[in-house]
Amino acid sequence: MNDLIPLVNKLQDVFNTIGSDQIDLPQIVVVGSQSSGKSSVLETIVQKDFLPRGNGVVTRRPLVLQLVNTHLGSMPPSSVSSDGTLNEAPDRAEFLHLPNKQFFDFEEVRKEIETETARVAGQNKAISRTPIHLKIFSKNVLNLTLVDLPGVTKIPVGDQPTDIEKQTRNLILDYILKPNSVILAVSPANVDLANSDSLKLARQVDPEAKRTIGVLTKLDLMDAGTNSLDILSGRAYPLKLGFIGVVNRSQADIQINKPMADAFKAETEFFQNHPAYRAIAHRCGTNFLAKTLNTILMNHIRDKLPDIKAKLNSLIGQTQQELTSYGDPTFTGKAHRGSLILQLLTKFASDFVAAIDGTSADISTKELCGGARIYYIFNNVFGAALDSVNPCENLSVQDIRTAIRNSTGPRPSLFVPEIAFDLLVKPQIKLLEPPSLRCVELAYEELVKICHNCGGKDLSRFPRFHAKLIEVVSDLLRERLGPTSDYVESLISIQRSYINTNHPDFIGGGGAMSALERASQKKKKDVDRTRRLSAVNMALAGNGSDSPAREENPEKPLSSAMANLSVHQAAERADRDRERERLNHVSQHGGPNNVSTSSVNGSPHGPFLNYFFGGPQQRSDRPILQESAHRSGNVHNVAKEMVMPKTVLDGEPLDFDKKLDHMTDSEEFSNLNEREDMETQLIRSLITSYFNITRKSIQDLVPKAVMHLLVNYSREAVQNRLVATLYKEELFNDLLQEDDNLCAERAKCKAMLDVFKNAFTIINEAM
Ligand SMILES: Nc1nc2c(ncn2[C@@H]2O[C@H](COP(=O)(O)OP(=O)(O)OP(=O)(O)O)[C@@H](O)[C@H]2O)c(=O)[nH]1
Repeated sequence: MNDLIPLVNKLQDVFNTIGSDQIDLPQIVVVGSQSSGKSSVLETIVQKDFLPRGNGVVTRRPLVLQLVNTHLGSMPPSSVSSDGTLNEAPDRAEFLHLPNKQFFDFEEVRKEIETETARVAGQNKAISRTPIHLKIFSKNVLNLTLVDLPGVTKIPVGDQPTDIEKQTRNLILDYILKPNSVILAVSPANVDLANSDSLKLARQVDPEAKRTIGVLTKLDLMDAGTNSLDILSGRAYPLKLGFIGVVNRSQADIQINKPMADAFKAETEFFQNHPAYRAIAHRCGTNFLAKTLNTILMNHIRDKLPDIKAKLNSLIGQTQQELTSYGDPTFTGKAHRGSLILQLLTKFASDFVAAIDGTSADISTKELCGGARIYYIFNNVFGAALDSVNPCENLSVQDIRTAIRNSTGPRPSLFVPEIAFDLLVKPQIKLLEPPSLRCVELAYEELVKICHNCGGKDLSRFPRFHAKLIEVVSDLLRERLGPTSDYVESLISIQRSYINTNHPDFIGGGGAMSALERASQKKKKDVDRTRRLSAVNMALAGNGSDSPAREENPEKPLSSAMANLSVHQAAERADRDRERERLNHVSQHGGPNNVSTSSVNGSPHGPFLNYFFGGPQQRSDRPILQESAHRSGNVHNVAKEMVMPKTVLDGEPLDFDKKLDHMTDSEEFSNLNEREDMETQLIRSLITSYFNITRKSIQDLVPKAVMHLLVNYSREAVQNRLVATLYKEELFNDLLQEDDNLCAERAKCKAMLDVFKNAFTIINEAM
């Protein structure tokens, strides 16, 4: 059973080689306030002067101290000579940071601790968390593993930061929080136990006091007539592992270099002769403390070993898995290079295809990825961008009027000319081009993104190969970007090259007219209602100029006159609308010279469209228009308005120079006459209708083109392109260069796995 402590020491050594603290090994951690006597306790246990001494803060780095008993029986067979005599080895010390050096002079050990402390924590009083590992081999020690920690300080001195107390406490807590640590709480007997920092800290992490052992130092310094019997017998402060009293060398003893053996003797005599402690002398002193600690540590290790074994087992599994994820280095042998390249390349290509198709094994449930993002671009991004285009964007009334006027050339405008519609709608269709080209770009960018995520962890081993694969696929995609964009551009040009007014979904002249008619009918109804209302109002108010109501409200005649005026205008407009309706009816259902347009061009919109745009039947319409117009004065005016400028109709004298100056005068345009207003509205609704048809087909065609020319093309070509570009013997070496960091990680992982396996074997053999 005494082998358990060397076993833990062995494990500690094994773990130290890789700096791993994944296994919480059983150890005794010495905790106490500054100058409470921690170092003195350790020195008495070791029976050597080897720790730095001085005023104030001395222990500034954790010291992990492994004590190895070299007494016969615990020594390896090599210590016994062939004639059976013991080759008694002298006591010695070894530091982990000086693996090839053995110390036989313990004064040297003290100096080395001081040098090593200063090297890491600086010359002044700062502390460091990095431990110093020291191993002491002696026939006078029991196997023990102890950690000496900096004492709890209250007031910063020297270079110490203002939060030194917090830093020290945190460092101590890091060690004693581990459930496998036994806490050796050192408190000086000449200070009230209620103020003991070590017991306060221990209670914080071990509230049931199961793994805390109390040590009372400086019992010899207590005031005369007082003693700590209550504490030592467990009555004052109950700890499961109890309290042990010790008497170390005083400062004066140290100064006169009092030998350890003498100090040991003096301590024994102190307890045996002390009236209060005489009865418990056998349970006091450093010797008893060392034995107790040895037993406690062994029991503790025995209890914790099964857990440690289980933990090691799972660590071996995890590390093995991690090592596999770095790839098997043996597979990179020369004979396998080709097949490895092919395997990785195929994996990359199939990842690319799977990401597009949405068949990847590791599909995300958190965000859209791969092909789904392309669908989102088509459906949501591109769809929304097209929908946001206003069919009459940048198309002012002036533009429409100018187009109509320009398209009639020097002739007076007879009908709304088709050429003006053509002229106006083409630039509007061009508005669909930027979102369509952006859609191609977005799909391209998405494919580039997809290819960056292909290949998985296997390829992370070979960063050059990975970069090359991405480069080849990116080149392929870039090659396809040009033709796809060109095609999409030509789709827009195709739409602009021929304005198909015979499209079955096109509203046409007839549809546009009907819409205007309906609007006009509604307006007329509103006007009639207003007229009736005002007549009723007038009747109610009376007509006499001396009406009292009129006197009461002087504004009324004006508003009434305005109402009458607008009613009159509305009535006139309504009359004209009715006459136009009648003319339409005549032209559609036969008049003396009617020729059915549907029979001429087969379009249901024919008659109306041709009525405005001029068409095969425009000549046959004209006599009807003129004949009908003669029947009514109003209609006569309307008909005249449709073929002549209003100023001529009104008979105003024309100032040619002025007119020429104001050829594009906005005021003139903004004061549209009724016919111009109607023409403008008509053109607008025709543009909107035609634009919507084109938009629909572009919305349908662009994604198809992108899929065919970019996505599906690259999806199908990727594997061949990769093989053709990269499967070349002369490239293998370069492509299979492993990442340096990864090599280092793998080596570290491998070392860790070896350590865990080694530790597992050590425990297996001991149990
Ligand atoms: N008389 C007497 N003096 C003691 C006893 N224990 C420690 N001392 C003295 O108390 C002083 C501090 O002891 P250390 O062992 O250095 O205390 P420490 O807790 O290790 O101090 P730091 O490492 O600086 O935190 C030294 O001068 C010791 O000689 C004791 O039991 N009796």
